[in-house]
Order: sequence, then structure tokens, then C-alpha cells
Amino acid sequence: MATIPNLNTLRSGRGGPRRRGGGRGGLSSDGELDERESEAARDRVVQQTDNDASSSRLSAIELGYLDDEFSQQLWPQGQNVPKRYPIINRGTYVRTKAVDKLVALFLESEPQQRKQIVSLGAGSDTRFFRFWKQGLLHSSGVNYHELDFEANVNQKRHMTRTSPGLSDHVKQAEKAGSLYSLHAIDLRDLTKKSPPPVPGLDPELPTLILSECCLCYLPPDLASSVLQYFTMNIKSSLAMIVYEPIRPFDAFGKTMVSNLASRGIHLQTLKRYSSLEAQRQRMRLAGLKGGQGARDVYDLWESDVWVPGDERRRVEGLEWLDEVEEWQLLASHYCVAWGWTGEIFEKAWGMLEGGQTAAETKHDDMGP
Ligand SMILES: C[S@@+](CC[C@H](N)C(=O)[O-])C[C@H]1O[C@@H](n2cnc3c(N)ncnc32)[C@H](O)[C@@H]1O
Repeated sequence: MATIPNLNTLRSGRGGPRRRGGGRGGLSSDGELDERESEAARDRVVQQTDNDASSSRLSAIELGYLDDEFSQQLWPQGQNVPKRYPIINRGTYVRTKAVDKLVALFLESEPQQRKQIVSLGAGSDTRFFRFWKQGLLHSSGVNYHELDFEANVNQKRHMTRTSPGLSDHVKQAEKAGSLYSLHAIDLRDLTKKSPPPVPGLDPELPTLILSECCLCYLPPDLASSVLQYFTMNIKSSLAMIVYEPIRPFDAFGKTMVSNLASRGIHLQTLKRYSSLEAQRQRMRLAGLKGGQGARDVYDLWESDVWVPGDERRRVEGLEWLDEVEEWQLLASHYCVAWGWTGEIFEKAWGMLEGGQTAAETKHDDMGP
């Protein structure tokens, strides 16, 4: 296989990357990038991974995989929408649907209870808008917080205010008692001795933390400390959903890591949370002891619980996919993991099967 495409960061399309946060770090007088400038440059690379995520989403939307009228409104006008490979589109579909299912089960559990969702590194994610439109936020009201770097938040804030399709939804949702907040916060700051407050975060509400390809960009200890910030501050039921790559040690995983590294992208937690079991253990260690689950994207795709048969057939009919083996390889290197504490999540997720499978044990036998 000449290249190994990547579900979240593949840049094969015609629409080039959008630039956020200015140009490259400048040169200091002796010609070397100083430490702060090179850190800022590394951060810009991480911020721009949102361009890849949102362009992959748009590709999947345009081809009929996903129904989402909002992503286009967050995409700069006049910029081409890239077309991704069929296996990337399918991957985007599966991960979106799997995370949507977990979030929807939470929202539907104890419908009269007000709830809170905190999306870490939300980027151009549109779940708040989609779920409002579907009526999933209507019953009891939700505090919906999105955190990201200032550059990304400023752009989203601008788009959200100026696009009537988005601003109307925010207004309607707020009138009905929900709260949509964008926070310009570097997550690493939450790990400091005196972290900044997350305005409006309600410690008494059952809270769901989302990290879709976000915490993986932090050093592992900082990623754990970010979780700790929430486990310490939220006094109510708490849960977490993570979507990120796994299995860096086999041939495909190694190529995936080096492809990303060549673009300056380092998935810093990948080795620590390299398997599905390591992801479940991460949840346990974070104090989410009520239950833990993890499934790779291939497994999710194959399971009627996550992708009902008629949906699978519909999606299979959208594009001809001749690289079945490649799809299996790619999809088995990404996972959705979840963990919880508290009754409301037990009711929502307790029946989902996320424990270890025989296939998984075999797959993850290989170490570094
Ligand atoms: C790959 S994008 C994913 C965006 C979105 N969650 C999705 O799935 O479409 C990663 C996002 O995490 C954000 N991110 C990474 N590290 C961060 C940090 N330390 N503080 C705030 N945001 C961060 C990036 O700016 C970017 O928007």
C-alpha cells in the first residue's frame, strides 16, 4: 500500500487548508525559532487539524453519508469542498453515528433532568445544532459548552453569529432554556494550579465530556489532568466519550504515525492508550468506575446495534469501495471509547456491549 489514509486528518481533496491564527512563527535575531514561537507554530498545526475534520465531514455530507446542513455554514464561502476517499467517508460516517448514539442515549435518559455537555476541542463540530434541530435538546434544557483554542473559537463565533441558519438555532435553543457557550480556552491551562473558570459550567448537572480527536494531541499526563479537572469539579454523574486512533505498533499503525509526523502532527497519547483495553482502563483510572466500553470503528460498522442493517446497505450503496481490506485496516485503527459514573449514564449506556472481545485480544496482543 503506497499511502495509508487517515480518517481524521487526510488531506487528499481539492480544497486546501484554511489558515487560522496568522502565519508561521518568526525567526529570532540569531536565526533560530525561539521556544515560544515554535510552540505557537506547533499549536497552529494542531488547530488546523480541525480543517481536516470539517472537510472530511463535508465530503461525507455532500455524498449523502450524513445529514447535516450546518457544516456547510461553518465552511468559508467560496472554498471548494474536498472529496475524500470512500473509506474515509465511511469512517467519518461510522464515528459520527457512534458518538451521536451515545450522546442521544444520554439525552434521552431521564428526559426531565437538565444536562450538560462539554466538547473538548470542538472545532467546527455541529452536534449542538443538529441535535437541537432533531429535538434532542428540547425536553429539559442542556448547557452545551465547546472549548477550543482562541483562533478556532473566534472563527466559529463569527460564523455562528453571522450565519442566520446557525444564529437562529442558538436563539431558539436559548429561548427554550438551553445554553450554547463557546470558550476560548487552551485545555492545558485547565491543568494549572489556578485554572481559568469555564464560565457557566454547572457542577451539579449530569455531565458528558466529549473528546473527538482532541486529548490525543496533549502529552498523556496533561490529557489525564484535563479529565481530572472535570472529575474534581463536577459533583454529579459524569461520563466521557473519546474518539481517537489506536494500535500504533503494527505495520499500519507505524505508517499512520509517520505519515502524521511528516505533517508535524504528534498524537501524544497514542502509545499510552494504544488498545481498546487501555482506553477502558483510562476511563477506570479517571474515576469513571460505573462502566467502560470501547469498540474500534470496524467493529462498530459491523454491528447492528451501532449501524442497523438497512443503514449499512444504504451507505454501502453510496460509493463503490473496492479496497475492502484497506477499509478494515483503517477502521480497526480508530476507536470510540466511553466510561461513566452515576445512575443516569448506567440507564443510558448500561446495556451497550463495550467489553473485551476475542478478536480484540488477538489483535492487541502485539506490544511496542
Ligand atoms: C482534529 S480536530 C477535531 C475537531 C472536532 N472535535 C471534530 O471531531 O470535528 C482537534 C481539535 O482539538 C483542538 N485542540 C487540540 N488541543 C487543544 C488544546 N490544548 N486546547 C484547546 N483545543 C485544543 C484543536 O484546536 C482542534 O480544533
